[in-house]
Amino acid sequence: MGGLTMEPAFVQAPEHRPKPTVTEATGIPVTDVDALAAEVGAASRDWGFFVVVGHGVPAGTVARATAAQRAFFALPAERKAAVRRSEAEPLGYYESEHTKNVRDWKEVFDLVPRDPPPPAAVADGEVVYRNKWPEDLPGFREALEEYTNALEELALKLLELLARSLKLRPDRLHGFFKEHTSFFRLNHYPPCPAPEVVLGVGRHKDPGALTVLYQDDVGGLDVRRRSDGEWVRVKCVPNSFVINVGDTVQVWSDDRYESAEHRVSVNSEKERFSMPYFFNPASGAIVEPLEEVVSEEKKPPRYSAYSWGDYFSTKLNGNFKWLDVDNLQIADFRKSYSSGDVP
Ligand SMILES: O=C(O)CCC(=O)C(=O)O
Ligand SMILES: [Fe+2]
Repeated sequence: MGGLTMEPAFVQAPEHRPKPTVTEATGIPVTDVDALAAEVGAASRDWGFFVVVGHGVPAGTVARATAAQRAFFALPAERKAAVRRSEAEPLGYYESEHTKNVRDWKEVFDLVPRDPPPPAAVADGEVVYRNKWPEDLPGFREALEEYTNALEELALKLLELLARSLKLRPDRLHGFFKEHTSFFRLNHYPPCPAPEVVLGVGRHKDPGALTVLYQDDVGGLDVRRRSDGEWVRVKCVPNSFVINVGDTVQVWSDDRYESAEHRVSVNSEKERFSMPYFFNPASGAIVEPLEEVVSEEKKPPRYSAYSWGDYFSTKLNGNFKWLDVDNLQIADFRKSYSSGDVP
């Protein structure tokens, strides 16, 4: 049989010979990678939010970034003002952001993970996205660059799970992120004397694909629960990241996943720090419901296609106040014939 002929050389010693019946091992676990993706899918559908642990971002990388964040916000006001953002150069420090025309109780520092190449010439009134680094703050830039590199890797892993959860090829969404327009923000919410009438960030949705947020143990991020519209607090889990899917994922998934409304409450005793990494597509990406998702639904797509770059720059309104403007929303691309069957 198969070229083999039975001969004495094959014969095992009696103690090594198999018993005629063998017990089946019941303890060996069966792991299904798709089960993890399914969990991500269910969370994205029911909440638009989930919390990840075991994410692979080294604790030292996070610790260096949070130390850099605290050191920066502890600087005297005039040193922070030295890297303040302007209309022409909207990255850097800012303490007067508004969400829906009400001022947020916070100060921020914005940067892009990779400096885009400097334009050969800047036309009058053209906005320049160049990072501003504070002087004499040793290790600040290095710590944040190390952190954003790690976060890019994590965001790509999460993107893969999201694709799997929609029954797509794991790398199906990666092409949208070559030269991505992600940006990174440091938030500082000082103690507030009137937390019952003030918010750290007013209610909003994030426009991009995924937000990967690191928060300290103070708490304050509130999500609008889909089932009853109630505002509920996201629990602080040590060494975790809070993930929320943005409007882009809502459109790709043709409303299977929800970009949930959220806000930040402040408190009178403790300052709070958080660091959102906004993972956004490339500016040339065309955003529309994915054809695989749509064909499975056997219904026309709920949104028409739009360009991420145009959409984002309109939202930024030349002023980086993207949380502020309601001038353009994904709802504007929602097709009217389907408006009756969506919440
Ligand atoms: O600080 C937080 O917990 C969330 C901040 C946020 O939602 C944002 O900056 O878009
Ligand atoms: Fe947000």
